Amino acid sequence: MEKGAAIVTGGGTGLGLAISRELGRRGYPVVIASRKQEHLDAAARTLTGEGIQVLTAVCDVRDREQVKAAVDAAENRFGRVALLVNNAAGNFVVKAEELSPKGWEAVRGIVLDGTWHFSQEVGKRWIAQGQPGSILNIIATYAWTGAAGVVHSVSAKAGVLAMTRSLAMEWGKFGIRVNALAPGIMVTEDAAKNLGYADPAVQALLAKKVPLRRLASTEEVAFLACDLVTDRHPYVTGDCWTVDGGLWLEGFPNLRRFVDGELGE
Ligand SMILES: CCC/C=C/C(=O)SCCNC(=O)CCNC(=O)[C@H](O)C(C)(C)COP(=O)([O-])OP(=O)([O-])OC[C@H]1O[C@@H](n2cnc3c(N)ncnc32)[C@H](O)[C@@H]1OP(=O)([O-])[O-]
Ligand SMILES: NC(=O)C1=CN([C@@H]2O[C@H](COP(=O)(O)OP(=O)(O)OC[C@H]3O[C@@H](n4cnc5c(N)ncnc54)[C@H](OP(=O)(O)O)[C@@H]3O)[C@@H](O)[C@H]2O)C=CC1
Repeated sequence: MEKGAAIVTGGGTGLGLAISRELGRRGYPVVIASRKQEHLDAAARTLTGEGIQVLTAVCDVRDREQVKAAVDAAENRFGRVALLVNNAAGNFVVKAEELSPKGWEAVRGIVLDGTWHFSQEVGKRWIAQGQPGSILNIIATYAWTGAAGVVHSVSAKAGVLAMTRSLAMEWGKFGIRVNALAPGIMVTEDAAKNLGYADPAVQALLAKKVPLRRLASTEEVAFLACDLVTDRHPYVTGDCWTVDGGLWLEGFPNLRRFVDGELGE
């Protein structure tokens, strides 16, 4: 029987693209949803070339109507949505005392509101259809440790972790699993640029802070993400798995120091 589709927000770049590829390899048609047509088109070309069924949906996760339209398009094309990966994010390093209201709003809107919009949209459909489903929310270990320099993202990711546990409790009886995954530091284009570690020398310093002495690859994070969101672990819900080489045990690096050029040995 044909598998239902997997929606991956931010599926055109970085970790989202790696997750889309791995889900495609595991037989799921994928729906990649984000703001920029050029990100989606480039990713769709690559994935299609690898034999993966792809639908693109231009969608700002902050906009409920665009989210609804993306889920409609997924159902129209593939019949049913089986999986949702809330991976889209926005982030930049900023001194908390200098963060503007719109800067706070942008990051909270993408991370917390966006995750909620997609989760509620697919969740209510699964419940009405009497279908099981699985949601995976990509967070970061600073959701529970805190971190300097990214108070907007930390706060939003912590909200997503609380949302994950709450929805798992509320929707478990409908056969809907909801989990989170906290990756370590990955060198993806926008993250490295916005968070101040595009320079390989800074990456090398960061890697020294990781117990496993290297940064994470999107592929290894994607593999675990797909294990968790698909039916490989059907009794896991409301949990957060960490794949960060042990970094959080050492403490999340102070991101303000990157931009201030103070990251020492
Ligand atoms: C390794 C750690 C873990 C990593 C986790 C990740 O999530 S990595 C994921 C990394 N990937 C991504 O982040 C990918 C997507 N990222 C993006 O699209 C943008 O970076 C975005 C998040 C700002 C949202 O864009 P948008 O079009 O919605 O927003 P906009 O351009 O209209 O700005 C809104 C407000 O924010 C302000 N502001 C912006 N930058 C800075 C700054 N550097 N400094 C200070 N402020 C800044 C800007 O000035 C404005 O406020 P104002 O002046 O009106 O009061
Ligand atoms: N990189 C890292 O070290 C870490 C990353 N993470 C998390 O991993 C996930 C992936 O990050 P990563 O791959 O590194 O970064 P990317 O910047 O590559 O991914 C973010 C994605 O979100 C999409 N996006 C941004 N804003 C919106 C919006 N308003 N609506 C819809 N889509 C949007 C972007 O696409 P578009 O521009 O087309 O909208 C992009 O594809 C994020 O949740 C991030 O917080 C967690 C820990 C560490």
